[in-house]
Amino acid sequence: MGSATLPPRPVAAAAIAAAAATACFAAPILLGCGRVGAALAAILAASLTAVTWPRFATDTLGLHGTIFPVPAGPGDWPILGRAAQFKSAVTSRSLCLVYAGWRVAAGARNFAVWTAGTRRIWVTHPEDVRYVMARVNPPRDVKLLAPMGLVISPNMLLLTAGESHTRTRRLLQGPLNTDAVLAMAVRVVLADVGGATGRFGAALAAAAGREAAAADDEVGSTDGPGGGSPLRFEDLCEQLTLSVIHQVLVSAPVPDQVFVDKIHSALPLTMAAMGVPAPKLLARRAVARLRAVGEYFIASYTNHEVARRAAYADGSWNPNPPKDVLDVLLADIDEPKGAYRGDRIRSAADFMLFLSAGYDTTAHSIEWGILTLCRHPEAQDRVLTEARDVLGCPPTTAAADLPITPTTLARMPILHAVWKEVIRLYPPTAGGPSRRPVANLTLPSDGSVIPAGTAIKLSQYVVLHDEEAYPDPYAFRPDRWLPTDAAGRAAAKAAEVAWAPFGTGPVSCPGRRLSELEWKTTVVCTLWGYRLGLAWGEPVRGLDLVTLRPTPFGVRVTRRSAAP
Ligand code: HEM
Repeated sequence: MGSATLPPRPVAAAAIAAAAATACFAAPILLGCGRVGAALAAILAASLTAVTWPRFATDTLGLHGTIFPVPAGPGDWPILGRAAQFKSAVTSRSLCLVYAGWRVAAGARNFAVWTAGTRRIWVTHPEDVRYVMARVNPPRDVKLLAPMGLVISPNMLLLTAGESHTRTRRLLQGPLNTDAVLAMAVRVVLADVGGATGRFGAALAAAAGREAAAADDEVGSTDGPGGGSPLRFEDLCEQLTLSVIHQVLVSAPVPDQVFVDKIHSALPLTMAAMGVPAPKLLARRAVARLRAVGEYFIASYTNHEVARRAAYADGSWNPNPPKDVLDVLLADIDEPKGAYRGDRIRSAADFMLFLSAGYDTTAHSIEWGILTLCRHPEAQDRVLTEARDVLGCPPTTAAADLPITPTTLARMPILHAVWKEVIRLYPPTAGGPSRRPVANLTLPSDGSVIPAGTAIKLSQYVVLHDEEAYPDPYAFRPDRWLPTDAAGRAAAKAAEVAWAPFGTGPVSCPGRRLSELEWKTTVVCTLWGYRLGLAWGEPVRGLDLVTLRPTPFGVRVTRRSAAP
């Protein structure tokens, strides 16, 4: 995509359209009023309209859903076809697939799309995506992200640009990634998934019990073709990841169901407040409800702060070294020259941001992992064999007692390859980060220029299915990450360059390690005791709104025999 291929500015489009309109009316006069003249005039008008109308409609009238270059779509109408395409993508919640289709139709790796009156450049060339993400500027697209801040403060530090972001990032990235915090996160998952008393572990055991009972029962169960009563993972995964991030933040379990419900409501409300596709009128109500959620979280944060300070005072808690993110925030608030400069509202805002960014994405990545393993029993066997080798425990060991730590997990390359491949196939932030350059931006792949101020989308989904970087891109092939020869190593290198589902550079995801460890611990603990299989068959589709999640699926859970 060169700068010359971008749609013209509105003034130019209006001029073209005006010229086209004049030509349409003038042609019959110039060509005479005979039948041949009329036919020629019609052809001229039609071709001019075909050329100019899509640009005029989008640039000047701001009609939505027309994209340039115009790909084939349902219906040949330049506007209605695109609008229909966009509407069906929104209602089927599969926007990422449509963007992938548009990319193919556009015949370019980078292309422009008009949505909701905004021209957005979709950058999906792996080299360009990495280049844009790695720069301090362009900053994030504030217009798109502002509603997130409405929850508590319009100025969530980690979502802003500039010096305040850098300071906050320096402050918070560390505590999220200390050995102590990561080891604690692994222990929380072990207790929940591996332990019989954990919610996740109890659900697995109960589902396996139902499966066994159904197998013994000649009549069998009517709940699913495989018998038993299939297990649904979405709530289990969300509760698990929410409890991990809550522990990491304040060393306490999630207080109650009200808290869980509130956090669940925050993301859909944010979407509604963004006004995509809800009109502004509806968004106002969403904003009010979002603020109410924010007040609830400020109160929750304040309660934790009061309790922690009381624990400091009576000596029951020593903040040195800091044991969670709250310790770091409080130390900073007490230090007049700290990163927050004593602003409690802002620290509550980041508390809320960590909560919302830190559970949903990881929960869906675990769900996609379970689904993929159900589809590929051979991958279950490989992961389990590797885990048994590395952990060196007899198969009779209870999952909760396994010596799973960040160090032992790091010695499992097959598990790592499966994790990477699942995240590649189903990137939780499928739409990808957005940016708005402060100056003209030259893309490295072909030297094309994106003008300052243009909204840019860096589509994770599209780039992670790029055919050049990932041959056979829709297939689950963990071995692409486990090269055995020189050709494989070269391919793995290209795959690695394109793999940035957590972003890269100064605003990349600080929770990547945490999320990876949660995923791996959950998978090893689950496979240690159970075999997994799909109960209701396919298709399971992706739902793409804010995060990419699978449509509901049921899993048959069968207890493994203790024999190796
Ligand atoms: C599979 C799980 C996850 C994925 C795919 C993911 C992905 C991302 C992406 C793509 C970004 C934006 C990067 C950019 O704008 O260039 C981001 C930012 C962020 N993520 Fe994650 N994330 C995940 C889990 C987590 C977890 C567990 C936490 C909490 C500890 C977290 C906290 C954050 C925060 C605070 C930011 C903003 C960073 C900043 O502004 O400097 N994420 N994440």
